[in-house]
Amino acid sequence: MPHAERGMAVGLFGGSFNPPHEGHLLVAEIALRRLGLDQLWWMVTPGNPLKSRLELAPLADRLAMSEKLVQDPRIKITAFERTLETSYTAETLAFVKARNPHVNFVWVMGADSLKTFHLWQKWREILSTFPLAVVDRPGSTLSFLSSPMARAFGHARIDEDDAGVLWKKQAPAWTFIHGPRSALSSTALRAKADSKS
Ligand SMILES: Nc1ncnc2c1ncn2[C@@H]1O[C@H](COP(=O)(O)OP(=O)(O)OP(=O)(O)O)[C@@H](O)[C@H]1O
Ligand SMILES: O=C(O)c1ccc[n+]([C@@H]2O[C@H](COP(=O)([O-])O)[C@@H](O)[C@H]2O)c1
Repeated sequence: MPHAERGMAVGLFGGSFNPPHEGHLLVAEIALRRLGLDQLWWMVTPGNPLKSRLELAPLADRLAMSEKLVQDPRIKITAFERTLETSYTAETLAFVKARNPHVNFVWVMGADSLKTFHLWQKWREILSTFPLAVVDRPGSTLSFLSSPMARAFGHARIDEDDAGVLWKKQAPAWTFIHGPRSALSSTALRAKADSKS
């Protein structure tokens, strides 16, 4: 697990990164800037519990590709969930918080994940423990209004103009960040690679 100093604001950005792409990088940079973060942990998951692992590249490959793509020293690439032997974010977050009680964490994800967030294990607990930042993605712009999570926790959404203080907020608190968008996806990149081979 990366090291963070007491009092820092740290974004946690989990993903399959199968493969990583510029869209991920855009989310990471938007989160660092708009949320006023000191660091962002790019957490390569052993496997999303809601996705098939049939097409999933080995963790070591996804880690190596992420390291090649990311140049910003504030972004820390890690796969520590492998040693926790869990793919469930709620378990990861409980562990991270117990190890870093004086660090301010924010969970960061793209808007497509907001649509299915209510299917995650202990999603209400996650939201009641950690502030959450959602970054817009083509095809999912209205998820901040229509998703089951947004409906259930609409009262906890803060204006994106206040995104810079989200890390200080008592959970539940979340925001939806608009800005430059990328239409890139790992699925499209895998399909392109398959068509060439
Ligand atoms: N172009 C993008 N714009 C905004 N968020 C994105 C974008 N691509 C990925 N994300 C977000 O990054 C995180 C990791 O995504 P993931 O690694 O699953 O990439 P993906 O492109 O969505 O992959 P796949 O197509 O295999 O589902 C998720 O929170 C996802 O919402
Ligand atoms: O904990 C869950 O139930 C859960 C369900 C779906 C996704 N996640 C996490 O969400 C992050 C994004 O996953 P992905 O595949 O969309 O890149 C990654 O860290 C996953 O482990 C977590």
